Amino acid sequence: MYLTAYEEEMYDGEYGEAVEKSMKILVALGDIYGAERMVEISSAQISGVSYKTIGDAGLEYLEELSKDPSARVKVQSSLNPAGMDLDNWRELGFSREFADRQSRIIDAYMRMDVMNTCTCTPYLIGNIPTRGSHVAWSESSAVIYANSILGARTNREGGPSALAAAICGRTPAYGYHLDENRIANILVKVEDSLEGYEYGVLGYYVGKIVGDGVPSFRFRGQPSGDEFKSLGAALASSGAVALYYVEGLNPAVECEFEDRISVDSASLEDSMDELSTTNDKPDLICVGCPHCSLGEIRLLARYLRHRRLSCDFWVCTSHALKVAADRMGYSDLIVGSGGVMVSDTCMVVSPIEDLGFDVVGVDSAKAANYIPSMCGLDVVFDDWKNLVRL
Ligand SMILES: C/C(=C\C(=O)O)CCOP(=O)(O)O
Ligand code: SF4
Repeated sequence: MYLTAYEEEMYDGEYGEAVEKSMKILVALGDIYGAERMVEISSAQISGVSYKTIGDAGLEYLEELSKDPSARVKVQSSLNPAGMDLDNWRELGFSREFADRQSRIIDAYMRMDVMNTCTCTPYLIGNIPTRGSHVAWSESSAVIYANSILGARTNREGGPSALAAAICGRTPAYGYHLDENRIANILVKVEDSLEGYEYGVLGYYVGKIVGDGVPSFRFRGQPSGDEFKSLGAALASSGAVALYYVEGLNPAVECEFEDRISVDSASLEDSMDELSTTNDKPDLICVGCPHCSLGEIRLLARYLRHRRLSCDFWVCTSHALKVAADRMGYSDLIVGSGGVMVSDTCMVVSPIEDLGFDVVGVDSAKAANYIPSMCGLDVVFDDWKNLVRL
């Protein structure tokens, strides 16, 4: 693979051990995937933050790496959700032992100058790549949003490769960085108008059919940004989709359709049923997978203002948007109805299985798909308005 003189120097250790180690990871990846060169990246989004998912091995790797003064990111880099709310972990019932280890992970990333914004929707709080720019993002819902809605270019990075890319400011040019892998190859005609959580069901259904293909959607009407967030998260979790198009939204899409499918509300019914594992009443309802936008929090607050919730209720979002929701009075309305604003974490990467819950109600197809395996709990999947009425 071709390296510029500067990249060679990084590879040869002239800028320190962590840079050398990172460049070697990137070159090895490039060799595996047949990259011919590196591209400069403008930002990174790094997963592998929760102590629940990376454990002691991950913690030790990050602490060791961060001790090296050359382990400093060269581009704006932000963290995926951690395993707990960094401020309110005690109130939510997390153990001190978990909190101590989680804090050490965050400290290690901060030593490397990675922003502890801890969200899977960094594009809602200022990490917004421009169309055509190359980035190294890793949380799959953020990756698909960056590729599809923002028009940036990223592969589905793992946490360590996104961090290596951030430290070198480079990523190998293969996969979704190249035009030839960004061609739409399956047309998906959506025959009925959908709303809200139904876009997650659509993503779950289509993801299973297209695998790692590049679908192009023809909708009746234009989904909202929040609906694209749900659609993409589900597409990336039931399949391995990292890029989709929407007719009328993306400029001049190149298409070579090998297949065409039609989807209507009836075709989604089985998927809708599959996403629940029980009919029992949830003892915890969680919204915000991917993390809630301020607009979603506003709708929740308006709906809940004169209601009293009958079970625990988490609104998962970034710390930045929680602060905005506090200022708008939305948090007070949610808390007043019996809910909690939960920042920095989510229902999948936090150890909710250790907090005494058995059945989780979610409006996210991605969360419904992951909670049984990642938390070992039962799930009820429905629209959040139906869940809070249960
Ligand atoms: C559900 C997760 C990732 C994805 O779909 O990409 C969890 C990510 O967990 P990390 O703790 O950030 O690896
Ligand atoms: S909220 Fe959902 S999309 Fe975000 S990190 Fe958790 S599982 Fe991934």
